[in-house]
Amino acid sequence: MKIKYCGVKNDREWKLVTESMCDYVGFIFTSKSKRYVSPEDVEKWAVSSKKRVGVFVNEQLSIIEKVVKKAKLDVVQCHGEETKEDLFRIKEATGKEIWKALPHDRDTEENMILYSEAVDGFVIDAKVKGSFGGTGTTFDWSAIPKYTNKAEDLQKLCFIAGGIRPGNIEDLLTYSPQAVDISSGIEENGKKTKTLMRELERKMQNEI
Ligand SMILES: O=C(O)c1ccccc1NCC(=O)[C@H](O)[C@H](O)COP(=O)(O)O
Repeated sequence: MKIKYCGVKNDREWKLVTESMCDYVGFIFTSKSKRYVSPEDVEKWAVSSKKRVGVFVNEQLSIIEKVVKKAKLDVVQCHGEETKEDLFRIKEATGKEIWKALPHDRDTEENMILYSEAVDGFVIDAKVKGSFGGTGTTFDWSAIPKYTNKAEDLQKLCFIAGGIRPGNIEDLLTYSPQAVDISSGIEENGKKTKTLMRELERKMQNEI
């Protein structure tokens, strides 16, 4: 199972994730987020074995292009209302892997099909009015198998996101997600902690 830790904001958190079991590290490039980080900071953290994911919300293509280069990103995660055509343009301009975040809703599977030509993966997140992501809210996990099956049919990666934390990871694992994306659940008072990462990883290792 792949792990993404998202919303790294400073040197201390960067060090923690590099010492963790995660495969991907996410950086939030929308200034509306409390987890916003500048591309200049991310550029400083370039050396590691972790894949680097930039999270954008309805961002201009020219800005995405600049940030991808500066922050040395491997993946562009679009977490807003981007269209399939927007994603094609981002792919063509950056040459990077593209992931589309989709809220868990009645039409999520249809949207997976719609976006599938343009993307390499999906992040299925909880739908929270007035927020795009990083809310710490879970959705009805009984829907996970249908998302995983659909992603497998489409030969895409499928991350499950939204409110995953040490207290519920064992329950989540019973739904056999391919990959998990975690932000608030490894934070205490808005700061990533080593204790929560280790607790989560210990529980995941017992199950893997
Ligand atoms: O994390 C944010 O602040 C954020 C803000 C705006 C758009 C996306 C954002 N996060 C994207 C992620 O990939 C999070 O890891 C995902 O939403 C899960 O977050 P959480 O429920 O806090 O674990």
